[in-house]
Amino acid sequence: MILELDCGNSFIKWRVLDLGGTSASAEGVVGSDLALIDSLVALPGLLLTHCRLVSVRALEETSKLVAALHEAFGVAVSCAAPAREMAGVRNGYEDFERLGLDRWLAMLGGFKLARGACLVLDFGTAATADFIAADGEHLGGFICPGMPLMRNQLRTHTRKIRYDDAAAERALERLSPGRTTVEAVERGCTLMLRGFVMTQLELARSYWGDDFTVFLTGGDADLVAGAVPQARLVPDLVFVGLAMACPLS
Ligand SMILES: Nc1ncnc2c1ncn2[C@@H]1O[C@H](COP(=O)(O)OP(=O)(O)O)[C@@H](O)[C@H]1O
Ligand SMILES: CC(C)(COP(=O)(O)O)[C@@H](O)C(=O)NCCC(=O)O
Ligand SMILES: [K+]
Repeated sequence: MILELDCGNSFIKWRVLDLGGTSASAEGVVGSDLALIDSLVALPGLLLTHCRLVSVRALEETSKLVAALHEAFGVAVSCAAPAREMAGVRNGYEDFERLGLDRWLAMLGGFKLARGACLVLDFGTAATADFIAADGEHLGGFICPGMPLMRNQLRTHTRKIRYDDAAAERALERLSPGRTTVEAVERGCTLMLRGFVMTQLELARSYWGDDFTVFLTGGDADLVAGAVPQARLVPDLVFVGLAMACPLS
């Protein structure tokens, strides 16, 4: 069985694949290394033969997780590394090693699935956009605060914006102007994300007309999906790229 991990700034997304690498037998989202190990230990009949991982965390933090996985399951961990070029995609950063690895893998996955120009939008802690032309050239991208950062900035830098998660979830059932603080903030930030999406679409159209594929991924992709019916919602896009960057040896 293969363990796949996507270590973002807020959460670790994990899944276990059978050796063929086709179907996920288990998956989850956890907030810490410890919670990850606990979730895995609780799986009946888990026999890991391989593990691959992508991380945007500090090297030291990632090394700690790799060591913990080795200790708990005796498995060697293959970590995605930056590359100037892979699978027909050319990294467009001046310093290719500085491009976030989650962005890079989502780009590889998107270009593989689209077989043409694509716009990859990822909604996690940060919201990111990346433009890949039909010839595989990465034109670059944009990084903005995502939903968790926007809402937390409002909560921490104002005196009177306070509400709980349950209220936040209820507030997003509609996007009409808010009549409570929680509605006003949650809907306002959602509309900011949608505005971000619209701007990226406009730019992509200016480059490629209608001849491109839009991918939505990341934990908050659902918040914008309704505004881009033509987009492909691919929650596991980073994992598609991870399998390309870390093939089983
Ligand atoms: N099962 C889940 N657990 C935690 N967060 C989730 C879950 N499903 C969706 N989310 C949303 O995903 C967002 C985090 O997205 P994610 O792509 O995991 O970020 P990152 O990669 O930066 O850690 C949170 O704002 C949260 O609203
Ligand atoms: C832009 C990001 C913070 C997004 O991280 P995420 O929201 O997925 O946790 C991450 O890809 C990153 O740290 N990138 C390095 C900076 C860059 O891509 O330019
Ligand atoms: K991410």
